[in-house]
Amino acid sequence: FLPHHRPLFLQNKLQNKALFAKNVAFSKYHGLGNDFILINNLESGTPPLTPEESSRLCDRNFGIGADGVIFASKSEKDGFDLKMTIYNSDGTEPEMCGNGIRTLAQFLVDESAKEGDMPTLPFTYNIETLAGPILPKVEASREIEVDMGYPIFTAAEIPTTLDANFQDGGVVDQDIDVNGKTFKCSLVSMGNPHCVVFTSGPEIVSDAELMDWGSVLESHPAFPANTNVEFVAVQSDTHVTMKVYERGAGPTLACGTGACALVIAAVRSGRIPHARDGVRVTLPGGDLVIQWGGEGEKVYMTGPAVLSFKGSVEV
Ligand SMILES: N[C@@H](CCC[C@H](N)C(=O)O)C(=O)O
Repeated sequence: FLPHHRPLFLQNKLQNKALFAKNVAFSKYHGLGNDFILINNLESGTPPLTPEESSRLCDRNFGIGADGVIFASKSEKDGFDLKMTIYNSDGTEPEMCGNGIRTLAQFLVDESAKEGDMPTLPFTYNIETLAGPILPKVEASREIEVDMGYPIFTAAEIPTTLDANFQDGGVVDQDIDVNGKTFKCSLVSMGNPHCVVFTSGPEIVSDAELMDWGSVLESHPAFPANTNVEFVAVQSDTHVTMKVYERGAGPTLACGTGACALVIAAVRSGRIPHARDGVRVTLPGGDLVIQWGGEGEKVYMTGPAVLSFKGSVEV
């Protein structure tokens, strides 16, 4: 017998493959092209896939392809509807994901509708995350407004080893030198860390610069937990453009927590007067609106979440 004439179970054994693979149902959603594999795990508090298995599913050549995998899991804590667990495409676990939580909310509405139990819209979920409670509200228009909680500024909590240079212990326009180039970095945590770099004019960085500079800053020693990196050009008092290099995922088409962080950084550094009426953020995949009333206030993010396709996969 040639190997391909052998019974399948023998071939699997010879290739050292598991004979009893897990079959997992999934739905693929995106928020402005920031795409996620969503898995219904509401019966359990523990994700059914390991970070390594999740990372393999995210591979765009050998898997489904995505920027991350999100599990809708059971929360063990009082007051929450559910818990979100997310793995980046490299298998690392971030504290939060803005586009991801919008796709999760839309997924929950769609799963309920499938069971004939569609919630009356607008409907708000109270979701446990590693960044605390996050509340996405699905509107009848299908836009989703998310209460993203309070931004964090203190250097120790970002976390960063850069010296604080702002009155509240934060870091605003602080220099980081990389290969002879100086970046002025403003740091904001939305539960996950963001390093915001403003360009001097309305032009945004090229894709090659995003790759070169983003990857170096992401894992710069100033950031012990690594960081997401946003390059931002201010267009007007109410409109900014950005490109993002995400921690654990590289360049993506959008980043919701990043959009919140950069609007806050733009206000704190005096580049825009305020964001209390909302600021439009143009990301490579489309627009988000970010609203922040100023120090001591919560941040709100509004944008879409769209189903791409559904299926099941053997892991
Ligand atoms: N794309 C996300 C952020 C996902 C997590 C991030 N890569 C991290 O490691 O912090 C968003 O929309 O916020």
